[in-house]
Order: sequence, then C-alpha cells, then structure tokens
Amino acid sequence: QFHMIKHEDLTWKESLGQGSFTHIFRGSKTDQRDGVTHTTEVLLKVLDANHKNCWESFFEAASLMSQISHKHLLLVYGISVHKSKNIMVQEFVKHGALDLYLKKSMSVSVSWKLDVAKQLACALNFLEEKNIAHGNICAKNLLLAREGDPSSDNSPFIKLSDPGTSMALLGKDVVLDRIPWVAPEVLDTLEIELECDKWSFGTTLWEIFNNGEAPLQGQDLIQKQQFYEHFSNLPALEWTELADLIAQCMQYQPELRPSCRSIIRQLNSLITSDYEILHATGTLPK
Ligand SMILES: N#Cc1ccc(Nc2nc(N)cc(-n3cnc(CCO)c3)n2)cc1
Repeated sequence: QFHMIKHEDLTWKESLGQGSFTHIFRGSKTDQRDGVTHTTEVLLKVLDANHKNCWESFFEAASLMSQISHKHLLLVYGISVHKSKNIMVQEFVKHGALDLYLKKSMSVSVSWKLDVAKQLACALNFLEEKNIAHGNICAKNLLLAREGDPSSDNSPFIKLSDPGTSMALLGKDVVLDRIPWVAPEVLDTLEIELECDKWSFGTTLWEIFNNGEAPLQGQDLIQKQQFYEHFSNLPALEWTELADLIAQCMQYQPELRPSCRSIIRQLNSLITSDYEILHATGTLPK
C-alpha cells in the first residue's frame, strides 16, 4: 500500500534536525512521468539505524497518512529502503514546524492563532470520522505551508505531520517526556484512542497561545510524572473562554472530553467574539 521510491531517485541536502528516533533532511526526488523528468522538493525522514526494529511502526505511521488524504494532512509520497536506511519521503512544507515558527515570530495575531487551531480541529474531526487516532498531536507536528500575513488577508495554512513511531515501541522515558501532550491514560495502556487526541489538542492550543513555549519546559521526568499523579492542570490563559476549552480537552476522564464538533463550535464562537478587537484595541466596539 506504499509507493516505493528508488534510492537513486533521491537527492540529499542539508539536515533539518531530528524527531524521536529519526533524522530529517531537505532533499528532492525525480520521477519520470510520460517521458518527462520531474524534480520535486521533498523532506526525507530517516529512521535511526539503531532503531531499525521500529521500521514497521515507522512505516505504519506513514501509511496511515497515505491511506487517507485531506488538505490539512501531510502528503507522504512513499518510502525508500536502501541498505540499512528506512526513509519516508514527504512533501516539503515551506515554513516547517509551527513551534519553531511561533518562537521566532512573536507577532502573530489572536485571529491567526484561532485560524490555525480551527484547521487542526478540522483535521482531527476528519480523523475522528474515520475512527483513526493520530497519537502525537503537538505544535512540533504542525507544519506551516503558508504564513498568511496581516497586510494581505491571506491566512495561514497548516498540515498535520505523521505521528512517528508508535508509543508502544518508544521507551518509557520518551513517553514520559511527552507529558503534558500525551494523555494520562496512555501512560498505563500505551494504547492510543480518539480521546487521547483531544487531550493533546488542548496542550497544543496552550502552546499556540503561548507563542510556542513548551508547557512544563525544563521539568524532569519525575516532575512530569508527578504532574499527572497530582491531577495538575496547565496554567490558565488570561482569555477565560479559551482557557475553558483547553480545560475541557485536558480532563483526566477521557469520556468527559468534548467531541471535535463541539471543539469546532467553541472555536467558531471565539473567532466571532470581540476578544480580538478588545485585545487589539483595548476597547470593545460601541
Ligand atoms: N528552516 C526551515 C525549514 C525546515 C523544515 C521545513 N519543511 C518541513 N517539511 C516537512 N514535511 C516536515 C518538516 N519537519 C520539521 N520538523 C519536523 C520534525 C517534527 O515533526 C518535520 N519540515 C521547511 C523549512
């Protein structure tokens, strides 16, 4: 169920960093279509050689993304296996990971952030309708395809990346380090259900409205584990309606978390609320 890409059709460029057990590189792929050679810019995601045993899960994650297509889901062109290297070939998303973008550009507006949040909620709604849990929702896995800028009215556009290697295969420490994105119930079961993505959506909302700052930044694994043991919550945002939505998503009882439809409805009312005007001008419209 995968398109196999020949290694010689890939060109490798600079390293762009790393994820869990993976390294990512900018690159390009060439393919012949009706006798014409096409060169496409791609992102090459390579599974670390010392985690070769995870290759099924690595490709499982990718195949999840290539079985279904949606405008806010990352496009995976295929895989390439060469000697001991397992490579996922993804579309190259122009502006990269959202967490880094938010940290760099502190000047995105409240409506920009709400627009991104709504796009993520739509992607999750699409997955929920297909009963597919993603399992690794976070700002680092949101890729910015279009910046959108305040001057012209074009808005940002994001794509949800593949979930990467499944929790079951990641070491306990990697799972603990994903606190507070990973839902509390996952620590016991290592099973990902739809409700887990709602929890992670709440954490990601918190990140977006804190300009990409990681929640529980700098806390060690013990402190992170205690955060769940004490049923703690993230510091509430000033905007109470938004803080309420985050709190609804980050409820310790999975069945109490809102449906995607409810999340989208609440985001729509925040988008139409006067907060943006009040926030921008300090006064409410007459
Ligand atoms: N400067 C810069 C710059 C860097 C990267 C991209 N593009 C891109 N395209 C993708 N398909 C995936 C990613 N990506 C980034 N970090 C991860 C790991 C966490 O998911 C994945 N980046 C564009 C510009």
